[in-house]
Amino acid sequence: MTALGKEIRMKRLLNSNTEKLLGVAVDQAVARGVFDQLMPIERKVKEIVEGGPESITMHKGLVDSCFKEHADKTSLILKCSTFSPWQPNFDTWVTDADEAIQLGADAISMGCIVGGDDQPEQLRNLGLISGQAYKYGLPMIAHIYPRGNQIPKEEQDDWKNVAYAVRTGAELGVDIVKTKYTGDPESFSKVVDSSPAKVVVAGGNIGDQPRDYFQMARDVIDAGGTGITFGRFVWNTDDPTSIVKTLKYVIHDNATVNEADEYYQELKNGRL
Ligand SMILES: O=C(CO)COP(=O)(O)O
Repeated sequence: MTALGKEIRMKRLLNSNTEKLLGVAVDQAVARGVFDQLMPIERKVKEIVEGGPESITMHKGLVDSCFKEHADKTSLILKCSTFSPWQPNFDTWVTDADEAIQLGADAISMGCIVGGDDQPEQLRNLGLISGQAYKYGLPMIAHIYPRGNQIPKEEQDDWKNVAYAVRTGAELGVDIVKTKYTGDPESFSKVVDSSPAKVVVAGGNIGDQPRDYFQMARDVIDAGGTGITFGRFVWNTDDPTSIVKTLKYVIHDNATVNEADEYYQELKNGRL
């Protein structure tokens, strides 16, 4: 029956028409520090939800104050691990699937950095929690990146390293693997092809031009990816509602980057 539970929750997670995912993550204060734009977090989450994402990823302590009132509008991915500003390449457990079930989560996620000295421990954690997810019928998501200390910085974007990360997640029981974009749809389609799991991308920090992120979302869909789970690009702006609506237009309505740009300007200027 756990396969049935997972199937049902997966339907809540993905857009029912396109089966794509537009997720937003607000789990980063613990990992990266307290950005001005993450305060007050209740208001920020409300603005994000108004845009209509399929899911929102957060830590357990925010569920009561930030997710509960939106539970009928979007789905909850409970983040079960975190890195920190002082140890950016090691994700440690902070909760598990039991608590996710208690909190009404639709899915769980765990971070995992491959290519470093502590890869064995992080893979062990991912394998263990994906087993818990399977037991409870929870979709399992991994935020998995090839940025361990054994991989030179200039090789961390290589599609083969990204594909290694994604494939590793899939082989350890992850349903949706979130990783970094490789910079062009050709190489990213090889990443997608390397994994039996669904592949989505994080936004990262590629600048402050919305168009670049609309392009990334467009490319990921064109390359066969399942969508995005963006963090900073969405919440680190004054108007996350318009950003989310525009990303929806790209991911679910197949808008081109030019169409998305125009739509975003119209939304921001209050003309839509
Ligand atoms: O999922 C994410 C963080 O958990 C994505 O974050 P960024 O888009 O800021 O890279």
